[in-house]
Amino acid sequence: MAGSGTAHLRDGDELLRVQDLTVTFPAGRRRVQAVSGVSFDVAVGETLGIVGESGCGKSSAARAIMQLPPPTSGSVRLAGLELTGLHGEGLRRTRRRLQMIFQDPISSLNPRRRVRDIVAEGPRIWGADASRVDEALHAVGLDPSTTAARRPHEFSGGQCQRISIARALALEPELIICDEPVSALDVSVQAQILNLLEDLKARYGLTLVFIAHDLAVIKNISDRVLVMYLGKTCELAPGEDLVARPAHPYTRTLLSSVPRGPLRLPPEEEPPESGEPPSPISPPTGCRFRTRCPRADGRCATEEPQMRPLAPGHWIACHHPTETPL
Ligand SMILES: Nc1ncnc2c1ncn2[C@@H]1O[C@H](COP(=O)(O)OP(=O)(O)OP(=O)(O)O)[C@@H](O)[C@H]1O
Repeated sequence: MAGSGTAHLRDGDELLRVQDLTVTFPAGRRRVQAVSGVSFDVAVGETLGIVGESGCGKSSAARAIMQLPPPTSGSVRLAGLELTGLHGEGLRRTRRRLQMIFQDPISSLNPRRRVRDIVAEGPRIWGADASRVDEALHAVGLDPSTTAARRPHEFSGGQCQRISIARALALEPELIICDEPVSALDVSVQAQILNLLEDLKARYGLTLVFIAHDLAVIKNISDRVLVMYLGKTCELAPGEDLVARPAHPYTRTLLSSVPRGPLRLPPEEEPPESGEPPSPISPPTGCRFRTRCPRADGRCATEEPQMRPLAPGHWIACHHPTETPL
């Protein structure tokens, strides 16, 4: 059902290329630097995880990729098509190819509409086959005969997230951006929704960008994981590699704070007590993590580290990476 627009692309070909993505918001006379020069790509059939603590710019980056609103600057290419600068019909046609699933499934569904109408809205706008609605509901594990005529408030949070996923699937998107899709759900339901997304990805050859603040959630579902801190990228690696050999001091801090994980930082790597992130209105010079980093020195204050390869497929933006496993 999904991915028909990428018929000319094969698994592993580049589907999404984000270059130098920058998003700022007005804050009085200054600007919040929510996303500052972020670059990455996503291959057809891949799941890219994006992780970082609250406020690091994950949602702003996701919305900028969707052009909701477009980024302040930078480039977003979908299967080679530049999305920034598209308007009117061109932008509308492209929107169908990119879908987003949000953190709060209940408030993202119109409470006055029936499930059938919610899922059918996209195909209806596009003049697509209405039988896709039933297929999409079946695909997410909902029986259309008992669910299609009901309204969102009659469902649990997990079921509402299934309806959101069906709504996205019905449009046969090439890429789905999942913005913290399980954070608002009970732990037992989280696993069900994660399993469902994995099943759908395999069945329909979906490409996913999966955003979370919890590495524990993201590491199993992602082929590669991108770590963000205060609007910048810190580290990018295959999920297993990132967990086994986290090299950026921030990634190591994130991993050691996973509640269910056995990972512990050695004392010399513990961040200083005043470990709150600085404001994105006036981020630190040089490396943005330096004010919380136990390895920071003078160079980190003056020279911004750029993403560079550390090992095959493993990239890092740090002057002093730690190459020992946790
Ligand atoms: N519309 C806006 N106007 C002003 N500032 C904003 C706006 N949207 C986001 N921000 C700010 O931009 C920064 C990045 O926010 P964003 O929501 O993208 O981060 P996030 O990593 O997705 O966080 P969370 O997990 O809490 O959603 C934050 O400092 C936030 O306060």
